[in-house]
Amino acid sequence: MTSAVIEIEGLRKTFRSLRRGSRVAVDGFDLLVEAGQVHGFLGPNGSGKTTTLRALLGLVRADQGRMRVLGASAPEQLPQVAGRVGAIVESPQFFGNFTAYRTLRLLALAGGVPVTRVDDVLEQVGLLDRAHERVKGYSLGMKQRLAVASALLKRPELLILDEPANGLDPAGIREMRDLMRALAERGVTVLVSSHILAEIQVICDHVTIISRGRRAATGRVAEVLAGHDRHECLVRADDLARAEELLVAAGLAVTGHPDHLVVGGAPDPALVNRTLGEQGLWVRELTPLRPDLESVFLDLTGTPEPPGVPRQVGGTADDATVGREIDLGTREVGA
Ligand SMILES: Nc1ncnc2c1ncn2[C@@H]1O[C@H](COP(=O)(O)OP(=O)(O)OP(=O)(O)O)[C@@H](O)[C@H]1O
Repeated sequence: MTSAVIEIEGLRKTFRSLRRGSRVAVDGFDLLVEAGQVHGFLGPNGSGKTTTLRALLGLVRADQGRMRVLGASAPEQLPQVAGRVGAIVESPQFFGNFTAYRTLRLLALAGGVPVTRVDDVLEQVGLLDRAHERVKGYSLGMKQRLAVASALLKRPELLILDEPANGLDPAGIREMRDLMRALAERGVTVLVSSHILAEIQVICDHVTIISRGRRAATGRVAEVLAGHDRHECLVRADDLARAEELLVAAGLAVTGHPDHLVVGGAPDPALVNRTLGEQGLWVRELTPLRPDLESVFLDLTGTPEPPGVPRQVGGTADDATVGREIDLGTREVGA
């Protein structure tokens, strides 16, 4: 029995317009999300995240590819599993004059969900004590939580959230993070798209990085990070020039900075310590530099991420290619 909750293989979607010609939004993309994961779907603006999620949910027609959600082929058999999936892909609009309670009650009635669920989901998203206030007085974070509450009404096994932390202040991001963790603890599988690297690193156990419509990396967050560990460390010593000389002579890659050195290619920092210590040069600081998702992301996508500035994917299949794909430990879809 497979534990795959979402399987996407070879997804391709091109948007065509008379004015701008054709634009490859997703170009042979693969994704595997397994049961119980909080899976981050990470990529720069315009890299194809929303298009992928919309294709998966049947909101846009894919040109090519095989997709399955909870074992049902998407989009054809989605109605069979729709009751087990909660998704927020396009920002839901709520009536500002309604309270959260009234909004959810209406949605429960419309969806054939017992109204007793309303209090449960309000509690789950931390809105119970504000449930009888009008939505127009809510902060953006509260509105996002109300959206999540609406998706939770039917007790989904899978929750798909497109950029849930978008526009939130740090406190709102923290609330969203805690909420996702709590859901995961209850056994809900979560796929969350974002271009906020630090958040994905904290929230998710697995990550798939998309760049220009293609998968650039996938695996456990820790494995993706380890795969990009350049074994660098920061070194401070009294005589930096002499330290640099000795380390280079020992075959290490050294980059000089005004008050420290960055030494690469030393899986064991003791080598640095010994090399300098043996020549009577004492190290004052030796700090291994671990990669974070931001540096991996930059490595893979080559895209510094100016917040809020959309970057367009190139117009043809040829310029929508990305250099390499690294597959770190997760099973390939269909393998
Ligand atoms: N309806 C559309 N018509 C034409 N082009 C589109 C359409 N939707 C998306 N695109 C283009 O497809 C590419 C991928 O867009 P998509 O919204 O999937 O990216 P994204 O990774 O979700 O970006 P963001 O992080 O900014 O939301 C972009 O170049 C975008 O301009």
